[in-house]
Amino acid sequence: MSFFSKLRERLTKSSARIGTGLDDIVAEAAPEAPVTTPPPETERPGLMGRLLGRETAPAEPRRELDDAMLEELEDMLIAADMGTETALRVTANIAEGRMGRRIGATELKQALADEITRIMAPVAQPLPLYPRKPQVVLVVGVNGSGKTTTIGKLASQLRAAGKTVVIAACDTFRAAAVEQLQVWGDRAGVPVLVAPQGSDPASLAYDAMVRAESDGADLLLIDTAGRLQNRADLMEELAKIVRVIRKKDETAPHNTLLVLDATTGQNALSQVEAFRRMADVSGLVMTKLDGTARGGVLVALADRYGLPIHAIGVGEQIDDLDAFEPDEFARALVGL
Ligand SMILES: Nc1nc2c(ncn2[C@@H]2O[C@H](COP(=O)(O)OP(=O)(O)OP(=O)(O)O)[C@@H](O)[C@H]2O)c(=O)[nH]1
Repeated sequence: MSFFSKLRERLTKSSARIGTGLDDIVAEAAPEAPVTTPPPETERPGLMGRLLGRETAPAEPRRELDDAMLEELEDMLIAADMGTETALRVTANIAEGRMGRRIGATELKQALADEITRIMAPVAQPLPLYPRKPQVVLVVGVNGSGKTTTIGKLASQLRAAGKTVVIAACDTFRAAAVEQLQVWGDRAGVPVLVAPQGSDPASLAYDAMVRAESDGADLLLIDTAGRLQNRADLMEELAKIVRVIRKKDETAPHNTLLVLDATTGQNALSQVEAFRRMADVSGLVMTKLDGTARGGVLVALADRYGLPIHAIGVGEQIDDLDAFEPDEFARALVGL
C-alpha cells in the first residue's frame, strides 16, 4: 500500500481526522438551510448525463461561512496538531473571498489543501548533494525518533544512486544502538565505524573522517546520541564532534539533519527548538508518518521554521523513505 493510502486510512480511522471534521462542520448547520446557490459547475451533470436523463448525485450539504464556522474550523485544525498560529492564518486565508457564501465540504477541503500545499511547497527539498568529498551529514534527534533507521534507509538510497557512503556510530553510549546501526549498515551494504561502548564519540567521528577521506567516500553519515534529558552533556558532545571534524574539513558538517517522530505531535516543535539551540539544523526528516494521524504537525513546523523536509519515513523497511510531496500530503491530510 502506498504511503498516502496508508496515511489516508489512518486519518479516516483516527479521532484527529481532518476530513471528517470538515464534513461535520459543514453538516452541522446545513440540514435546515435551503440551498439558495446553484451547485458549482463540477457538481452539475455533464451534457451527456443531462441528455440521457441520468440522476444527479444529491447536492452536497452547504453552510454559510460565518464567524462561528471559522471558529469551529480553527479549533479543529488546532486539535489536528497544526498549532494555533498556523491554524489562525490558514483559517483567515480560507475566509478571504468566501465570507457569507454557502460552501460545501469539498470546496472547504480543497481550500484547506491549497493552503497546506502553499505552506509546504517551499520546504519540500531533497537532501542537497555537494561535490565535496566526503560530504559530512550529522544526524541528530531524540532517542527513538528513528535516526538509526533513517541513516540505514538513506545510506541504501545513496548507494543505489552510485554514491560511496561511510557511517559512524557516534552514539557510543548505547551498545544496542551501535548494534542496530551495524545491522542497517549490512543491509545497505555500507561500512559502519564503531567504537567500544562509552568511548569518546568525537574521537570516533575523527577516525571516521580519516577513513571516509582515505576511502574517497562521497558521504559520511554520523549518528549521534539523543538524550535530551542531559541537554548540557549532549550539547557539549555535539559541539565536540563538530570541532574535531572541522580539524579535517572546516566546512563540515555540510548538513545537520534533525530526525523527528511525527507521532509525537506538538512535541516535535519543542524538539526543533531544543536541537536548533544545540546544532545548526539544516533540514528535517519526518519519520513514522505511516503510523499517525498527527501529520498536521508538519504544517506547523513548515509554517513556523521553514526548515527543508528532506524525506519522510513511511515504514520500518529499508525502502520506506520517500521524498516529501506537498500536494499529495495535503490532499491525504484533508481527506480528498
Ligand atoms: N512505522 C515506522 N516506524 C519507524 C520509522 N522509522 C523508524 N521506525 C521505528 O522506530 C523505532 C525507533 O527507531 P530507531 O531508528 O531505532 O530510532 P533512534 O532514533 O535511532 O533511536 P535509538 O536507537 O534509541 O537512538 C524502531 O522500531 C523503528 O523500526 C517509520 O518511518 N515508520
